[in-house]
Amino acid sequence: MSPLALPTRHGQRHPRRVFATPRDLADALAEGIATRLRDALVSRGGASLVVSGGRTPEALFTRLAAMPLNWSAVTVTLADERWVPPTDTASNEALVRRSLLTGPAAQARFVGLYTGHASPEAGEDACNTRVGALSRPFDVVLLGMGEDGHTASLFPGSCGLAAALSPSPCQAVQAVRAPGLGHPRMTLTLPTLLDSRSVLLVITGAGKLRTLDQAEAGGPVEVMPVRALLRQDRVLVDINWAPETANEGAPA
Ligand SMILES: O=C1O[C@H](COP(=O)(O)O)[C@@H](O)[C@H](O)[C@H]1O
Repeated sequence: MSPLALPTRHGQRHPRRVFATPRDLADALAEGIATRLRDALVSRGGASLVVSGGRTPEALFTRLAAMPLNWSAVTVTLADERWVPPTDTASNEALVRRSLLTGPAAQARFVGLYTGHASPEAGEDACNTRVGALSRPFDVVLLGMGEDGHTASLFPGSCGLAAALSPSPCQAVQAVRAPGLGHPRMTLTLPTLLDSRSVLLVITGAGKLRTLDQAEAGGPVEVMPVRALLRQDRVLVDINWAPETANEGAPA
């Protein structure tokens, strides 16, 4: 693990940790998240965890689910969701129910983003009410990133992106659509994601590392929305990377 760092707009550093394998990353992050949730339970009697979907966090979820803590006082919600019911294999809720909310962790309170309305636009008000009712700041927000520089469902060139990135949105969530995106989405807005005591960005593979380096090097936020996460000064983002295969190695 090597401590590298990225500068934010005001020169703060986002710490970057590099792990030898995805397994090492999953183990360390599960321990780290469990510690943060336990600290919150001791300090405030309850804890909150916002998680992303996609392929990357599944191993981490499985390890986290096995962590001993008072899950019945933990609220879990999603950073984003494809507008499909939880019975659909594309559903982030389905992933979380299958891999995180199992065993002792099944006692956690889960608040999903999918409301059953015909479209995310139609469900936006109900979802806003749901997410707006959650206690904030969150304790942990866990984010992933795509090779196109999206994070949560803040996609390059998407309809709804400007509103979702606005520093003073009136909404906790935003419906999102983009050509070629497949399912329309619901995403927590950037200020909602940043309203957290800790934010973790988890990525694997050489391609995503290149994207992260490109994002950090500068350029428009609309082209790589993850830049908005890296450039803000509200909360440090713990960046965690591991190679996907042994021959990708760690960056020099
Ligand atoms: O579409 C999504 O993509 C990102 C990254 O997913 P991954 O499969 O490349 O790990 C994810 O963080 C987000 O929650 C998801 O909806």
